[in-house]
Amino acid sequence: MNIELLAKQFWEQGYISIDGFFENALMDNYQTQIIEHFGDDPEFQHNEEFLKKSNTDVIPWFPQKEGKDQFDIVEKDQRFIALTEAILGSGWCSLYSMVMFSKKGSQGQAWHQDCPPEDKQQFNLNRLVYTMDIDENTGGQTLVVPGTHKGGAISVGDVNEELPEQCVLSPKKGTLVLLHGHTWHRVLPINSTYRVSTNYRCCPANTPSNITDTCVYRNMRYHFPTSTVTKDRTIE
Ligand SMILES: O=C(O)CCC(=O)C(=O)O
Ligand SMILES: [Fe+2]
Repeated sequence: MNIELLAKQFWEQGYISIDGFFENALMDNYQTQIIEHFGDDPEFQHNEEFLKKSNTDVIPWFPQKEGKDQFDIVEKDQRFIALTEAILGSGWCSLYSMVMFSKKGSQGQAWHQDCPPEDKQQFNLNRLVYTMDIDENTGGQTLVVPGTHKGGAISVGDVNEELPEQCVLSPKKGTLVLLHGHTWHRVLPINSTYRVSTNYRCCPANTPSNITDTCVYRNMRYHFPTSTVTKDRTIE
């Protein structure tokens, strides 16, 4: 693994995807714990307005907050730490690990940026670990628009528009995707029984720990802690 080259690619494209980063046994262990936690029919947690406007239905779970120690293994992986450091520099810090679960028939996630992009120094880094294969049969592929981490706020428009520059990521069990929080991204609708991804979010030095409180969609800015639309972008 050429860490410097990967970091360079990350800063050019706003993301990188590395297949086979984690071994199958660890991924199977994570997947088993995740499915045990969610069961077959987890309740949905966002309010109506968010659902209707953002076209996003994902149920989050924070396993490390519940003392699930196995989830520390990824966080302590030396290659994982070295790659993070090469991208963010010294003084970076972990935010939280969040499992995202979506059921069959879920719309996935609309185009968004995880945090406001006005200040280029302030962003979250998504470190996405995939514990199952995601492809055109399962649905739920992750779409990204390369280079958009450099360009400010996502354009106003159709929340699920097919964008000519979009790239489709089909991560496999064990794939690591590093994705800049300002890079435009979206998740396609889910056809399989469920879709799971686990995000070890972190941020560079001097970034507030509430950096991901506000998410930027093509139609609004949404503040998660208060479940409110802080800006309606359809009238911008
Ligand atoms: O689950 C994914 O592939 C991406 C989810 C996402 O939007 C994020 O982690 O910020
Ligand atoms: Fe996101």
